[in-house]
Amino acid sequence: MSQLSSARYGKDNVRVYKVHRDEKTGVHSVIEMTVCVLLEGDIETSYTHADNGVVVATDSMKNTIYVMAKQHPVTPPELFASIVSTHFIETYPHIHAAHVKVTVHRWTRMTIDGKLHPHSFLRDGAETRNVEAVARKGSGITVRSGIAGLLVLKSTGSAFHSFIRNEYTTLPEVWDRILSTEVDCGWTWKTFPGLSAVMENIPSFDQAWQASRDITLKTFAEDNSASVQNTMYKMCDQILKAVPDVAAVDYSLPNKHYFEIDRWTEELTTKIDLSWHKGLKNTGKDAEVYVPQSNPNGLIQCTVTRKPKAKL
Ligand SMILES: O=c1[nH]c(=O)c2[nH]c(=O)[nH]c2[nH]1
Repeated sequence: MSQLSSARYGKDNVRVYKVHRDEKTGVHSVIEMTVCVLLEGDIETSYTHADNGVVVATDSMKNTIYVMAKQHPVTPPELFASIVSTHFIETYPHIHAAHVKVTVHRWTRMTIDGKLHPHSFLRDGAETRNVEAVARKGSGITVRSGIAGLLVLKSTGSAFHSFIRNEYTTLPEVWDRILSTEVDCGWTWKTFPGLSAVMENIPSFDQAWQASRDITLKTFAEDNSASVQNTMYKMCDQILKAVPDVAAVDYSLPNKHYFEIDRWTEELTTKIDLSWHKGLKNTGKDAEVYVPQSNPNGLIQCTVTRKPKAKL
């Protein structure tokens, strides 16, 4: 016999755009986001006994997102995700938890002739601001805020040496390398008892996003990196210091490799380091032309929390 061990369902990829028009100044502000809602609760019978009587249609969830976006602020995204998730657990007695993910896409105001334009915007990069709020009956609201898709590169100021060398090792040690990654980072807030606690915290959400982004970029740029591991730990540590209400910070960083052209051909017969062309020097200190790699890539992850205070 089988049993349903866990179940959640909902609507993903709900795209929403909202404009605010300032009637006095004529300045428009726009938000574009993609929302995912997943519900948990007493819904087993819909899976096991074809009982749709417990099913909130995913189409209705989509409609709810639009109505909530019309009736409530959509910024900061932490607030909107908390409003939507609280709505679902408060509206349906048999729904115990609502997971709401909000991905905010960039629409940055254009500068035209040195002036901010009132209603024109540009997509300056694939970076997104991400939030997941989970409202659970009797347990409050947990919120993880984050940044994803932020692509960065530094052309020096990064090393990687003194790692384990054995019969599986071919990687040379380097004291100067290119470092590039696509930042995916998050900061998890101490659990909020309910929506009013989220509302009291509204200004902190944008501040924390700005601080985390600034710390990520400044540390990436300025750290004399010994490894991705060490640089990301420094980022986490600073974010925990900068945002007191955050309980944990996590990063997931792919190591986007850029190799010198000094590899052997596949048949291992020739070194293709450009010297074959009129003796061109392009290795070591002469290296200028590199080959960006798409795969495989390193993937370095960590979560950093606060040390419990020592008992006296
Ligand atoms: O920063 C790095 N960390 C690693 O663990 C690793 N492994 C590797 O091959 N290159 C790198 N770089």
